[in-house]
Amino acid sequence: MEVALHEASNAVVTNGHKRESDREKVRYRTVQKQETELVQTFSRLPQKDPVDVAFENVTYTASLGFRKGKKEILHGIHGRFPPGKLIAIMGPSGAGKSTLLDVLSGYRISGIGGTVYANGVERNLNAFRRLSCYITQDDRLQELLTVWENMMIVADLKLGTRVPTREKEAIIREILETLGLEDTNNTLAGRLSGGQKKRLSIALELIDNPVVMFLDEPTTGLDSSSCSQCVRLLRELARQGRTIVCTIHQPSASLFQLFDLVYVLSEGNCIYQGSAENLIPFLDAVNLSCPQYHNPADFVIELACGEYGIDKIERMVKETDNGRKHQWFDKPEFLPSLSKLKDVTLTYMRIIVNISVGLLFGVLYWQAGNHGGKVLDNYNLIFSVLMHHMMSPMMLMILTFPNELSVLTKEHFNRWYSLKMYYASLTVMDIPLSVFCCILFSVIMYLMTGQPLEWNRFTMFTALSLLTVFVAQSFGLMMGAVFNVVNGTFMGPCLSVPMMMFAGFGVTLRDLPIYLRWGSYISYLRYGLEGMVGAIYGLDRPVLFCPEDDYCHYKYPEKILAEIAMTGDQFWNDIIALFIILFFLRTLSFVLLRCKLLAVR
Ligand SMILES: Nc1ncnc2c1ncn2[C@@H]1O[C@H](COP(=O)(O)OP(=O)(O)OP(=O)(O)O)[C@@H](O)[C@H]1O
Repeated sequence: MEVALHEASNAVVTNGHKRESDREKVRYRTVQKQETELVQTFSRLPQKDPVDVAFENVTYTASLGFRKGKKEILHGIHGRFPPGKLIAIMGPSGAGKSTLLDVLSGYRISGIGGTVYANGVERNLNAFRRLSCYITQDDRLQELLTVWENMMIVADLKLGTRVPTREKEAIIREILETLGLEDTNNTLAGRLSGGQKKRLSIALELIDNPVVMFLDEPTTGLDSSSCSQCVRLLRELARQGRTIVCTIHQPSASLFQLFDLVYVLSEGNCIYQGSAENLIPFLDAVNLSCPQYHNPADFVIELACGEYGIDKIERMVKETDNGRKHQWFDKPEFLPSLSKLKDVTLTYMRIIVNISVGLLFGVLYWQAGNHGGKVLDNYNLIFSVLMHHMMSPMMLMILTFPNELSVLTKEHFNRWYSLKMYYASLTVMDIPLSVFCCILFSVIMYLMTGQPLEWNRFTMFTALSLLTVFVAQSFGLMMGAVFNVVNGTFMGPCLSVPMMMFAGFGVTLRDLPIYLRWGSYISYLRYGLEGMVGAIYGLDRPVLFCPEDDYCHYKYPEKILAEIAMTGDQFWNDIIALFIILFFLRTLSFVLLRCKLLAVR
C-alpha cells in the first residue's frame, strides 16, 4: 500500500515536472522563434568571421602625474567574451568598468599588462580595430544633420568610393530599418530622443559591420522602456554572431535577464563571470545567498561595494579565480577552445558679427580714411581691424575645437578617417566662409570709413586681412589642441598680448630695444599692420584732403609712414612672412593633435 502511494505520488510529481518541463520547452521555442524572426543579418554588408575575445592577467596602471606615482586600477584579471553573446561588465562606480573596456577595445595602449586574445591568438591591435568599434557614453553625433545625412557621411567615410552610392543607400536603408529608425530619416539628429540617438550611434558604427562592439554605458540617461529596447537591439545584433560588450551600472532585474553573460568587477578584480541565470546559484555556492525578492544585480553590486564586508569580495574573487574560471557560463563545456559639420548658428553668428563690427567701425571712423586731419584715427582703425581679425577666429577655435576634439577622438579611433584627412578637411572647409566674412567686413568698413577707392589697395588690404584671419585661426587651433576650453580661453588672449606689443603699434619698430627686436619678427600682427598701413598710405598716395580752416599734421602720407617707422612698400614681404607663420602654426597644430590623440589612449 505504502509502495503504491509512493508510486502514485511520484507519478504526480513526475507529471508535474513533465508538464512544467513541457511548458518550459514551448516557452523556450517561442522565445527562440521570436528571436530568430527578429534576427536579420545585414545581407548587403560583407560577412566577417566571429571573434572570440579572451584576456589573461590584464592590469592597468595609471600614472597620477609628475612625482605623484602610479595607481594600479585593474589587478591581473582574466575573462572570456565569446561571439554571439551580449556581455555586461557590471560593478559599482570606480570599479574599473570603463578602464577594462578601454583596454579591451584597444583605446588605451599605455600602462597595460597582460594579454588580450582574439580567436585564441594574441590580438593584433590594427587588425582588431578593423573588426571592432567603440561607442562612447555620450552620443557624439552631428546634431545639425539629419539621420540620413549622418549615415551618408559615415558611409562615404567608411566605405569610400569603392562602394557605389546606390549600394550605400541600400545598406543605410537596411540598417535604419533593422534599428527601427526608418521613420526618422529626415529628422535632425539633435531632435532625436535619447533612445533614438543611441540607436543612431549604433547604426553609424554598423555601416562597416563590426563583429566586436564595445559600448560604454549605452543605457545611461534612457528611460526604462528605451533601456530595454536598446538592450534588446544589442541582443539581436549579438545573435547575428557579434561579440557585444557593454558596461552597465545597475540594471533592473528585467534588464539584467537580457544579458547572456555578466562580468562583475569590484575595485579592479573580477568577482563573477558567468551567465545572468547562474548568478544566484553562484552566490549560493559562496554562501552569500541573494535574499528573496531582491534583484540579484543589485545584490551583487552591494557585495562589490563592500557593503557586506571586504572578506566577501575576497571570497568571490577567489571563487572565480579573478575571472579565470568558466564554470558559471551557461554551457561551459561548449565554449570553443581557444586555438578576434559644422553648427549653422555659428556660421550665421560669424556673418552677423562681421557685418555689425564693420558697421560699428564705419560709424565710429566715418570717412576718416580720406581726411588729412584724421590720419591718427585711421591708424587706430587699422589696428582695431587687426584686433577684430585676430580675436574672433582665434576665440572661435579655442571655444569650439576642444568639443570637436572629443568627436575626433572617437571617430578617428573607430577608423572613420585618418587624422591627415580630417586635418585637410578642417583646413579647407572653413576657407569659403572666412573669405566671405572677410570680404563682407572689408567692403562695409572700407566704404564707410572712406578708404582710397582703388582696386589694388582694396585687394591688398583684404588679402592681408584674410591671411591674418587664417593665422589667428591656426593659433586658436593650436591652443584648442593643447588646452581645454577654460585654459585655452585664458592662454589664448594672454599669449596674444606680446603679439600686439611687438606689432609696432604702441612702440614703433624703430624704438623697440634691440634685444626685443626678435619679437617683431614672430608677431604676425606686425606683418598685418605693416602691410595694411602700406596698402592705405603707401604706393605714393597723393596728399590727403584737408579743409581750409583746419591744420592737418599728417596730410602728406609719407609723414605718417615716417612717424610710425614703416616704409609702405613691404606688401610682398609681409605676405610671405604671414604664409610662413601660417604654415608653421598649421604643421605644429597637426603634430600636437597627433600627440594628443595618442596621449588620450
Ligand atoms: N588615468 C587615470 N588616472 C588616475 N586614475 C584613474 C585613471 N583612469 C581611471 N582612474 C581611476 O580608476 C578607477 C576606475 O575608473 P573607471 O572609469 O574605469 O571606473 P568605472 O567602473 O567605469 O566607473 P563609473 O561607473 O563611475 O564610470 C577610478 O577610481 C578612477 O578614478
